[in-house]
Amino acid sequence: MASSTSATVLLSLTITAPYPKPTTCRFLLQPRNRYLNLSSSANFSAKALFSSYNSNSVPLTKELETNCNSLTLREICQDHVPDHVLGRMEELGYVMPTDVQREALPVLFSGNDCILHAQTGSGKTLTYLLLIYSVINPKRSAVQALIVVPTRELGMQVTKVARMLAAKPMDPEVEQKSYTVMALLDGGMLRRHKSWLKAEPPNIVVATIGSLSQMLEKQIFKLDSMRILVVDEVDFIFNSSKQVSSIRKLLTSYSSCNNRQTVFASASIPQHRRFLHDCIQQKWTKGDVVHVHVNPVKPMPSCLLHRFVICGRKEKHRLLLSLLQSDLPESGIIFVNEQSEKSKKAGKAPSTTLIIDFLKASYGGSLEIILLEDNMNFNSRAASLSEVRQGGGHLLVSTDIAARGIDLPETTDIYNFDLPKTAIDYLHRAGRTGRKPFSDKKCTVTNIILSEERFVLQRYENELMFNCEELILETLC
Ligand SMILES: Nc1ncnc2c1ncn2[C@@H]1O[C@H](COP(=O)(O)OP(=O)(O)OP(=O)(O)O)[C@@H](O)[C@H]1O
Repeated sequence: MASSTSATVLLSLTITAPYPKPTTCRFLLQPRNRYLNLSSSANFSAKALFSSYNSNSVPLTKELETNCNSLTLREICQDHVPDHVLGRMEELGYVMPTDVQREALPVLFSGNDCILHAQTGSGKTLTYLLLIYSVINPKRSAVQALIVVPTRELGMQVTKVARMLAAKPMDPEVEQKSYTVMALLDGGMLRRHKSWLKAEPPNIVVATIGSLSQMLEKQIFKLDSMRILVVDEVDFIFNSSKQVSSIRKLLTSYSSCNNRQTVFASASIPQHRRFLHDCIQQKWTKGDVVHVHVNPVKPMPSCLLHRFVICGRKEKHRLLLSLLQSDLPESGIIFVNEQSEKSKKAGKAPSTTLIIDFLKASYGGSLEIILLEDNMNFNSRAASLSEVRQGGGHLLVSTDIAARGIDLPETTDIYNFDLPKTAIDYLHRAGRTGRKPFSDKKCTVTNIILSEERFVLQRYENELMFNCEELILETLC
């Protein structure tokens, strides 16, 4: 199997844990130019191999360096993240790192501020949560990490992942004080949160900026014990007229804290150089902030297939039905633009309601038809999402409220019933599918457009560097 030189190297491998699937690795040794093939169902420590080569002063080839990218998440996080969190992480199925995790975690563990700029569904949430668990101390009753999110829905999701990672070990032998995570979100019970913050502050707070600002103004929440601030979907928050002044205020206050680390995350950071410059200029980050930009030439996941169908305004509902009947999606999201003020004033029903009514009357398939839109109350919105998460297949009819950050990994198809208003909106809507980092499964984004919208879609294609194929109407009707 290996030459004598290679065999020496083989002895330095460490078998650590069961590997998720059998793997074959091929290493090139230079200058002797011999190959070593490892077919193994065990997880070897690529780090050990790496250091063994280094100590032997054997020059590393590009190929070897590439193969050393096969470090597991545990290996990357070892010595930083507590062992029981790593155990939970693996139980939850996070074994190998995604690209953004591999690139960003070493930067984050070294204490740098960071802009996490990577495709939708690439695992940015786990990246910043692992940083948080590497820094905070559960024995200290003080808010040490704050994650700011744009919507209540995303806040609930992030809180859930944070709590799952921090769950107490099952093994009673392992003594571990558990981490506490508070969701301080719009529509929540602020009075209860106030008492909680005063009595025994949680270690981590996940907040929407509105609720957070109230607590900051009343000085119930203080930033002085904080070590890490994460702003998720940062471009959205900066672009929102309701949120921008509060986030700027927060960042300015936080800039005077000692020992701070700041992380901004999003799949889209328009004019990122300008943003980076502003961050340093305004002291929102330290001067050596790192921009981790994964896959900049491909801003959308490559497993997505983009299509469009041209039809008349009155044919859209029937066309949507034909598409659903021919595609047979496992689960889908139908995105609709928000109702215009003009249409509201004219007393017209919103498009979401019209689609729901139409589908309930004519769609005979097995998928659950569910509505999610901004003007529903918080309880109904939560009920819709929990219904979708129960599994069994969904057709979620939604406005852009579901376009940012929401993780429904079973979604196979996106239908843009209305074309999104900007390329960035397109990217985030499309990114609600193709959310299984290690899957090759193709997912589809279908745009139902009027002929005069073709050039707008073409503009999105140029901006986001993707190709949209035309589906011919006759084949569907
Ligand atoms: N290392 C990993 N191994 C397997 N699955 C992972 C890993 N990291 C993350 N995931 C899964 O990938 C999916 C997407 O992760 P996440 O929601 O963090 O994406 P994101 O980068 O924040 O996307 P968006 O920009 O759309 O918010 C989730 O279902 C998550 O559980």
